[in-house]
Amino acid sequence: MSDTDLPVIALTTGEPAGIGPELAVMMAGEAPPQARVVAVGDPALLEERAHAIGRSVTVRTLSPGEAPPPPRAGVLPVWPVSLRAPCQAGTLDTRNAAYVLDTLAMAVDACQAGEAAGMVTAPLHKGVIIEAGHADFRGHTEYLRDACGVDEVVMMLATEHALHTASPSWHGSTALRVALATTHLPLREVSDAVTGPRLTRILRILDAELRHRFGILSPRILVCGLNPHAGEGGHLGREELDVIIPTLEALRDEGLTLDGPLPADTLFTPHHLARADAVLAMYHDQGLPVLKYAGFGRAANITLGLPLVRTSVDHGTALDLAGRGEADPGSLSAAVTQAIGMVRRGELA
Ligand SMILES: NC(=O)C1=CN([C@@H]2O[C@H](COP(=O)(O)OP(=O)(O)OC[C@H]3O[C@@H](n4cnc5c(N)ncnc54)[C@H](O)[C@@H]3O)[C@@H](O)[C@H]2O)C=CC1
Ligand SMILES: NCC(=O)COP(=O)(O)O
Repeated sequence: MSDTDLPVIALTTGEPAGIGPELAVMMAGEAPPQARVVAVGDPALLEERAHAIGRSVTVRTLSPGEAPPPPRAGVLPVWPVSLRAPCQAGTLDTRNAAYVLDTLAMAVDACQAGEAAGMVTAPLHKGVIIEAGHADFRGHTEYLRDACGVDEVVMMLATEHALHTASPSWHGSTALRVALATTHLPLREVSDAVTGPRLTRILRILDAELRHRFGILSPRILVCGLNPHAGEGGHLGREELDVIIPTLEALRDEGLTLDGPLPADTLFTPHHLARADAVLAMYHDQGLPVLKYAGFGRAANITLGLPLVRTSVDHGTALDLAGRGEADPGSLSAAVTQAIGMVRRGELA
């Protein structure tokens, strides 16, 4: 493949006061990935952040949607979006929430127009977007679901090299993939959200995308219970008996390979994980702490079920580190690598 045939990946640079802009700069300074990565953000902000962290990177402003040149270390092509207000690293400003949303809209448009093969998102700050007046904003995942007009998407975080697989006696896959049945919900709303129809939609998407985007011929998915000890036979909660078990049985009849519901405390042990292609956790903080313990800084957040490829970092805006050049760009690199793999496997399928 010649350099001009490499897929275009639109990298939204996220909350301008966070570490997203400098991560884009850091990535541009390294050996380029097998893609033409184009940042979406304010060129002057990127130049200023490169200067602040002492990186010599040439920011090359393109026209929106213009094909980026072949990748070159030290050059960062940018599809420009203007900040709405001056930005200081580490200090949020509600006036720039619209800027962040503009970068997302531009990347979605580019994917839909065929100008980009996929998008990678640097972290945004959910709170400042909500405070700016977008009361229903929950995150990229839900934003992209609505922007793409689909009913359901699945948040899955994945690391290709999980901590527990480092032992010489490990014989399973080195990857750990954790998908979520519910995403950004207050804990008290989770039980009501774990319904049969939702689990059915989520598991069908997860199974189909593991096949299509990850090349796994017959995915085995481990499903967590919601309650301690997966409900202890109904004595510690009835969601397993009333909702999860009947749903899994119906999906097995469709041909999905599902184990569970398993108690979440022991599901995440090497014995179980060795035979899993993915785990479905019932809620955010049931699954993600395990994934982040096993691979923080090397994991990517992937949205499944979209008509476009979208990956992201495994961390947030890290306002405490912004503008200092101390943030670890490992997860951004993992997110770009995952996006390239998903684009390629999608083309082959
Ligand atoms: N993909 C996205 O857009 C995500 C956005 N967020 C948002 O980020 C904001 C802040 O969230 P927090 O819970 O504080 O999590 P955070 O990930 O921003 O920070 C947690 C801790 O991890 C450290 N950290 C984060 N990224 C790092 C990196 N690349 N290198 C080294 N250290 C790093 C931070 O310094 C901090 O100590 C929230 O608004 C949250 O919703 C959180 C996760 C993902
Ligand atoms: N904990 C993951 C997270 O908050 C990322 O959310 P999203 O912005 O990718 O939807």
